[in-house]
Order: sequence, then structure tokens, then C-alpha cells
Amino acid sequence: MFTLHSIPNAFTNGECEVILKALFDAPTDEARLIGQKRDYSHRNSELVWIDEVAGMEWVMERLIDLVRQANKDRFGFDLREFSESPQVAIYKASVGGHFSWHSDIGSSPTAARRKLTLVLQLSDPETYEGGNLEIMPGTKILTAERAQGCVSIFPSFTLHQVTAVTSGTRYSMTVWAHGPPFQ
Ligand SMILES: O=C(O)CCC(=O)C(=O)O
Ligand SMILES: [Fe+2]
Repeated sequence: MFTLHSIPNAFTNGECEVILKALFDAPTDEARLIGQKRDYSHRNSELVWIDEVAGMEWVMERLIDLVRQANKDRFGFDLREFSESPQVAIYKASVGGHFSWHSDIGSSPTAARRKLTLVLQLSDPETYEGGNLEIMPGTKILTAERAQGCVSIFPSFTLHQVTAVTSGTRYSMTVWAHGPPFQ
């Protein structure tokens, strides 16, 4: 139950390319850790908030549908809202893009309410090397499907990481569903 839920072809390749194209005009910011100072040894990626990109409403609608269905089929969590904009993370091999082992539940009021994490693979897997999303729901490490358009959903407390991108650039989109904190 508390494992990795994978949805192949949640978005078509064409839809992923439309999203990537829309991003190129959007402002970017360097990724910062929740409640912590910038620390390149832990995470090195740039971020774009989808709420700031024009014409992305359909993306949010799709993500909500995917989370709802996955929660119904698999998790059964008490989910109440999506309090944060989906984020696109950009991991560049040129700067050692990666994100070390972490859980998405943090101490800020919003991060404390994260219950499900959804990650969408936006990039064609042929365009980068490394950059695997690894998830540790138990004692074994699972590698998320790399196919473009594939969605991975897991409980936000689950440890996960993105290994270093060794060539090219990897784009992924993350969104969280929120609800009463786990206790
Ligand atoms: O890029 C990914 O695959 C995962 C991103 C992530 O773990 C996060 O934003 O918390
Ligand atoms: Fe994460």
C-alpha cells in the first residue's frame, strides 16, 4: 500500500513537449531546501513554478485527476487540497544536477501537510544520462520509470533521491497533495 504507484503514459510525449516549450519563457529560480539555506551538496537544480507559466491550467487539472484516482485505487489518504504550485525541476549535468535522499514532509505549515508526492518525467530519457528518481518505500530501492510522460506517486514521507545527471538535462514536474498531517 505505501509504495510506488506508477502510471505510464499519464501525459503523451507531445503534451510533455508542449509543457517544456512553455517553460523556456518562464522565470527560473534556484531550488532551495524547505526551511534551509542553499546547499549544493544536497540539491542542485533550478525550479520553475507552474502557476507562473501561462496556459498550464490543463496540466494542473490532469495532475489533480491522477492524484485522486491513485488515492482511490491505492493509498486511501485523507487529502484536502493542493496548497502549492507544481514545480518543474531542471537538473543539468554541467553543474552536477541532483537531489540527495530526502522526505518531502517538512516543518513548515504547508510542508507538514504534504501527503502524496507526484513526479512527472518531462524529458525524453534519450536526452540525458543518470538522473534516476530512486524511491525507498521499504528496505529495497526502486527506480522510477524513466519514460517521458510517466507519473510516479508515493507517500510524501517516503525517502527518495535523484541521482546525478551525468549528461544532458533532466526536467521533471512535482506536485504535492495536502491534508491533515500524518501522526
Ligand atoms: O525530480 C524528481 O524526480 C524529484 C523531485 C523531488 O524529490 C522534490 O521536488 O521533492
Ligand atoms: Fe522530493
